[in-house]
Amino acid sequence: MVRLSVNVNKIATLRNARGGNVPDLLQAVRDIEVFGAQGITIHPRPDERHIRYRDARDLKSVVGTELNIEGNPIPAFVDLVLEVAPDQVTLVPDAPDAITSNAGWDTVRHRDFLQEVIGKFRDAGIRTSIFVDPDPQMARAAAETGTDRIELYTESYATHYGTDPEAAVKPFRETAEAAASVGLGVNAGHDLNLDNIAFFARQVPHLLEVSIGHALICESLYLGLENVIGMYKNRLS
Ligand SMILES: CC(=O)[C@@H](O)[C@H](O)COP(=O)(O)O
Ligand SMILES: NCC(=O)COP(=O)(O)O
Repeated sequence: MVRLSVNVNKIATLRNARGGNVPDLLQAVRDIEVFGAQGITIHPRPDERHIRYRDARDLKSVVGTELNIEGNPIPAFVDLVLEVAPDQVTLVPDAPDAITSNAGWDTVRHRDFLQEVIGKFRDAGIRTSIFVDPDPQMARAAAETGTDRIELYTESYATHYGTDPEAAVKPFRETAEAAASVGLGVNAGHDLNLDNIAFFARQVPHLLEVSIGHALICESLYLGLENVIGMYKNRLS
């Protein structure tokens, strides 16, 4: 079964809107794991617009499943991840002012940089994943960085799923096969939702984990967090 890692960035967005601690992120994470999540993902951005560096430190002792910290490996992020030592770190090449993650790594051009950063995390016993576009060449080249896994950047799948599901998923199937052929694990995320997740999980081989946040939290406004997590788990089983 593909593991569901719930990205809780948007719970932190709501909390920060009033400057207090409502909703309580730590309690929400405890509840989300009780509801069936198999991992928790956070993305502490440089401006701390939602997840704060302090949240990452606090969640280390709260998360009982797996903690996945995502981000661009700027020095402060690297130091935070080495301090917190999550189960997994996912490296994302997004700009500090990006409204959201919007590109995968060029694993050919940035091989040496990624090798250096990934080496630090592996030496600390942290599983590594790098965010890549659905491009088999990028997946094959990712193996030379020393990463354990890739994370397929699924925005293009979500965008085109409604008009041509087969065409939308094809590059992801090909990239997952390429990753497996060079010994890499396969994660996926970004803009996955209750409508598009089941087809993706059926069609993409070797998939180990999906991380889902924005849509899941929005869907929970109408359907309830416990119910929605159960719905995702059913679609992934
Ligand atoms: C890497 C990725 O696509 C998401 O994990 C990202 O963390 C979403 O970030 P926002 O919640 O800030 O849109
Ligand atoms: N890595 C993707 C993630 O954690 C959540 O992305 P989204 O579901 O908020 O688009």
